[in-house]
Amino acid sequence: MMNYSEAAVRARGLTVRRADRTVLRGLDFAVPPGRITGLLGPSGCGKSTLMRAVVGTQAKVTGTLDVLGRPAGHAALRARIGYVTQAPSVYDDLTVRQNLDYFAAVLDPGRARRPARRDAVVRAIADVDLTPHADALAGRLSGGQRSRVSLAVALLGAPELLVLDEPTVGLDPVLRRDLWELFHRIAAERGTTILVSSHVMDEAERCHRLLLMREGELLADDTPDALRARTHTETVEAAFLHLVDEAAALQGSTR
Ligand SMILES: Nc1ncnc2c1ncn2[C@@H]1O[C@H](COP(=O)(O)OP(=O)(O)OP(=O)(O)O)[C@@H](O)[C@H]1O
Repeated sequence: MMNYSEAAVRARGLTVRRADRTVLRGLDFAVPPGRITGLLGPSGCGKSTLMRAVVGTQAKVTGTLDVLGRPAGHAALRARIGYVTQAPSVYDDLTVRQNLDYFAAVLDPGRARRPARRDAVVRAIADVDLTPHADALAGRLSGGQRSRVSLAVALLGAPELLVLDEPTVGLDPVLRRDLWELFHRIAAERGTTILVSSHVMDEAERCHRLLLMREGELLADDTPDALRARTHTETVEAAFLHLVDEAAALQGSTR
């Protein structure tokens, strides 16, 4: 088990209520630094809610949730976390560069910061391989390219933790593969911690570590290899189904 002080994110008894329902139920997990942790589970299991709790935008959070050594939501964490929601937050009537210029000015305002902002924008556009499209209107880009603009915005402040909510949804296999390669590059070259959600189980194989969720509960917090070995299965998808059956059997026997 990981040392508490080493974890980029550490949850103990994390519980979230939305409206009148408990949507996360007493989760305990740790996200290791500089690695890619996949948050996987079916639609509606609570992945977005967990991510919102980590970035500090979710109400009615109880239990302990520490992020980069501070309680989630702490003001000092804002500049240290990049968050990409499911809906790309991109202005269609601005070019890629103008979008990035705008967000850079919000993040790092002031005339004196202009040269630093310009460098940060050029770097973020290059990071996501959009340099040839820097002057294209965002509204004219493909779905995959628009997702990469959102990712570039999140990379602007060189965050230590990147939280990506289903970044590959709706993308074709080639674009999905390219994005995953980019995530690995960011983690390996910069030591950035990445927490990325997906409901596509084959993406689990691309993660260093996995949090498998179902109906607001955590089924597993492990590496893909350990999960497969423990459940005697060939794929993470089969391991997930095995754990679902196991949990159902346990519930049946305690009734
Ligand atoms: N604004 C809200 N008010 C009340 N309940 C909500 C609200 N938003 C989501 N929920 C409920 O919380 C639960 C978890 O939703 P969440 O969006 O976190 O799941 P998810 O795993 O991210 O799903 P998806 O993969 O479809 O995005 C769901 O049962 C959902 O119906």
